[in-house]
Amino acid sequence: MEDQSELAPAVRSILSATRDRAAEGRSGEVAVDPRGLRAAFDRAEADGRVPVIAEVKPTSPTTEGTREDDPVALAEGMVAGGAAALSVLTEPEHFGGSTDTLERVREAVDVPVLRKDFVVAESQLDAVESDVVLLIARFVGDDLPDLLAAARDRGFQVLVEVHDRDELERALDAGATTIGVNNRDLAELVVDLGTFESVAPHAPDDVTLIAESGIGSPADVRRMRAAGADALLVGSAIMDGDVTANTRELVRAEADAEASDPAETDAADAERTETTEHTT
Ligand SMILES: O=P(O)(O)OC[C@@H](O)[C@@H](O)c1c[nH]c2ccccc12
Repeated sequence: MEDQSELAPAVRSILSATRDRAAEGRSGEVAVDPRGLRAAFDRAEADGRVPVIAEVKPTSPTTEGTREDDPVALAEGMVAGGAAALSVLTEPEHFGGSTDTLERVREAVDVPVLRKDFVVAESQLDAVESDVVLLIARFVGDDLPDLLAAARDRGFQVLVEVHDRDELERALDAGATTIGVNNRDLAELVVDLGTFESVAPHAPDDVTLIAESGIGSPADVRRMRAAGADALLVGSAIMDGDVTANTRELVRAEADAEASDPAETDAADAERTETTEHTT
């Protein structure tokens, strides 16, 4: 584990709460029969949809207020909007999530569901079944290979989250095949889409690469796809307002751009990229 004093206070608090939860696992190991994530992405592509993992995130340290709607209704709305997969926060104290919510969502939909939490100990893997589980390279440190193996033994697919090139190398050394690059810096909690652009070129082609965080518009979707994203993980921009319409807009970002004049879209995207760089 890295020096935690570098992390934002909210993140440090999440991690200590996580350790208190570490012993809570149910008795016995879960055995998951997972819905394939890669297959779900392929189905979306075949259908002309950008593969989007839509995230049910009632609140977060960087969001104001809490969304009180039924998470199952939100999840169904995201799938109706074309989400290839879902992500469900199970961290209770800072994100308003729960393992019970994840169970209910997974029962209600037929797309793969990612469990979004701060897993740092093997026992936490047994808290609930999901199709994919997240391991954050920065937080699990040297335990990454062991936790990856423990998760796979239980049947989980594993998304390993990285934030820089060094963590990417560690994820690859550990044998990760699905890697997410988080555009949000966990030390400052600021978002920079340039993070994915700088890390992605160093990942081998056979890795499934996911751009995470800070994707808010169809132009952002195209920007991440141009940089090599196989799929995108989007929370806040979908949770803010009509989740079905928001999901649909992002999922259709490429199809809609093709339908209009591609040269015009490129020029507009380039201009927008310049302006967002000043504001984020
Ligand atoms: O709301 P955003 O900016 O679209 O981000 C979604 C997701 O990437 C973000 O919630 C996230 C990425 N990695 C995490 C780890 C834990 C909790 C949350 C996250």
